Amino acid sequence: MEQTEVMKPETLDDLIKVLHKIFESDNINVEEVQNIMEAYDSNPQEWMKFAKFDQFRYTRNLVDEGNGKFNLMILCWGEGHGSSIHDHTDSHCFMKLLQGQLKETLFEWPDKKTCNMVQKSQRILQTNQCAYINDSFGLHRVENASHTECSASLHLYSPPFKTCQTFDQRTGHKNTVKMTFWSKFGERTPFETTVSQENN
Ligand SMILES: N[C@@H](CS(=O)O)C(=O)O
Ligand SMILES: [Fe+2]
Repeated sequence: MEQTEVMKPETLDDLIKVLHKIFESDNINVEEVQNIMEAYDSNPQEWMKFAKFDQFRYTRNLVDEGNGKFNLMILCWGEGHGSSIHDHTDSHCFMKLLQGQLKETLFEWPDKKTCNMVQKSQRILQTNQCAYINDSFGLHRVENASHTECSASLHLYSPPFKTCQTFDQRTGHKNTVKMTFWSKFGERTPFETTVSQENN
């Protein structure tokens, strides 16, 4: 697919509009999406309303549902917060730094026989940079290694997904986990009250 022009989104709303347009098509040009997300200059005033931090772990805050084609969310990383090693459920994953830095460590899929987890590479993502990963690249762990500054990142997943697999670095054993939103469209997600059938 040809990319006709590289345009610079002036605001987060502008970026969302452009993303909607791009994802109307069924063929996604990864480089085009990456370039456009990178071209947006992060302005905290535009995304602050979505950025909700938790004391203990990173939060996932839904910003836009992309007409069912993608999920756009802001992840908020407190000092020292990190993800487990995980996959991306056969989706495209774009990750743009809005604030601070994040350390991304790539791993091979665990060896089928030995279950060993092999680290492939590591890099520090800087503010405004946009990284890309899918399952063919392997697995990753993302961490805010800073003990003094928090980080925020804008993630686009296409198609959207609700579960992923996490991996134990020592044993290579995997678990399927549900992925939840701390907030949606700027509103704190209500706690799930699981009412058992038997009790009612
Ligand atoms: N893929 C992770 C965040 S990251 O560590 O890339 C998530 O959506 O929660
Ligand atoms: Fe990830």
